[in-house]
Amino acid sequence: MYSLRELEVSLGERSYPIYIEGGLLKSSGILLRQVSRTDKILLVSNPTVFALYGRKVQEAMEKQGFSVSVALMPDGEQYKNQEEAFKVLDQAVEAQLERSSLVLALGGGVVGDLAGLVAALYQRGIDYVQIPTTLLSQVDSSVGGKVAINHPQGKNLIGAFHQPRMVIIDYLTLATLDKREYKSGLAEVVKYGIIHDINFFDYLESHAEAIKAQEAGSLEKIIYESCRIKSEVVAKDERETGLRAILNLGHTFGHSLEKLGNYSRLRHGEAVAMGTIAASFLAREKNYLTVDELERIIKLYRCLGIPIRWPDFEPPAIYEGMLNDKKVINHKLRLVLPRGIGNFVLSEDISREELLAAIRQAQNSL
Ligand SMILES: NC(=O)c1ccc[n+]([C@@H]2O[C@H](COP(=O)([O-])OP(=O)(O)OC[C@H]3O[C@@H](n4cnc5c(N)ncnc54)[C@H](O)[C@@H]3O)[C@@H](O)[C@H]2O)c1
Ligand SMILES: O=C(O)C(=O)C[C@@H](O)[C@H](O)[C@H](O)COP(=O)(O)O
Ligand SMILES: [Zn+2]
Repeated sequence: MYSLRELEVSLGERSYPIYIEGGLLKSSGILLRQVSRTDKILLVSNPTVFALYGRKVQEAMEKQGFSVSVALMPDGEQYKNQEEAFKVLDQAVEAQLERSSLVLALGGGVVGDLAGLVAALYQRGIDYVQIPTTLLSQVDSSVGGKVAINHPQGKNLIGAFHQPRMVIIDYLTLATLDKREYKSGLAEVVKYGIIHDINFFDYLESHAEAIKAQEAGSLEKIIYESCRIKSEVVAKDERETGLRAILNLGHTFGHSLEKLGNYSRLRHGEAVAMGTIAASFLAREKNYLTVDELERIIKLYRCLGIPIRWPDFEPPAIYEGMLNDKKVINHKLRLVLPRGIGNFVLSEDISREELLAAIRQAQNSL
């Protein structure tokens, strides 16, 4: 009934496939056999996801002769931290993982980011495979090899670039996902349209109802196109020396909002959507966007039901948080802004006053 779609992240000897298909979990053991050098796997997940899909994945692995140990981290962004990462590392030691063993991340972006970092650290780096189960992780976090944990001072401050060996996407898992989480994932989907692909933006506008209803055809389309765009960008600039910064649209504001909300008030995608609104106001101020384009962007978030109303955190506190951004050079912020729809500009000349004004505009005008 569903057909298998395949993409490649082309990075020379570190290239890897992305497989997308409804119902793919049951074939995950067979797929993993393509990349595994030994039989030992550490499956990292959380209790919520493991209760839903853990047994199915474990059985698929064991059928192929893998021996599976399980490490569960608590559910929530606030646990993407040093303490939990080291607990999982302890479990890797206890399971006597070898250099040739494999970490399997089953869950959303929180599990994927932390498990990927564990794989990057254990014995100086072992292989891992991503099985993302949220929309956000299927369209973004499972691809590209950014792995990290948060620090009390800022998002993803402790991390590495460590590419997975394979990404296995079964979008039927989204049937059990909370609507709020689904919409959070849509925010990263909209990002690709704004910064890179006007045709994709048009598609999102004209299929908003089908997307909101999670119709299989539109799910497959938005996941495939998002992974395609992200793969192309990562293949050109793996370590974010230039182009890859476009994937950070809205994140400089968004990460600060997530931190001020103690990593629990806002979902990542919600913060990114709010950040993109501020970036769009700024782009309008600088004449990179017309009024019509700005309105189209705001309307698309609304049509998809993505919340964009900002929390009333103090603008100076938001600004302070933005200074932890990884794009900062010599204490100066650099920001990705939309340039029309489907294009971008990396702006280096934005003053503190301009940023505070954009934050106030986003807080007061929606
Ligand atoms: N590495 C990257 O390139 C990258 C890109 C984007 C985001 N991220 C990171 O990803 C994280 C956000 O990921 P997320 O939005 O997936 O959040 P998440 O991992 O917290 O998952 C959201 C919630 O959904 C639950 N869940 C997961 N799959 C489910 C399913 N199929 N059915 C029911 N419930 C399910 C989880 O247990 C959790 O409660 C953030 O930490 C963000 O920084 C990383
Ligand atoms: O893959 C990337 O590059 C991204 O920036 C994707 C973002 O959606 C993601 O949230 C990423 O984790 C942010 O990275 P950071 O370097 O700003 O921590
Ligand atoms: Zn993001």
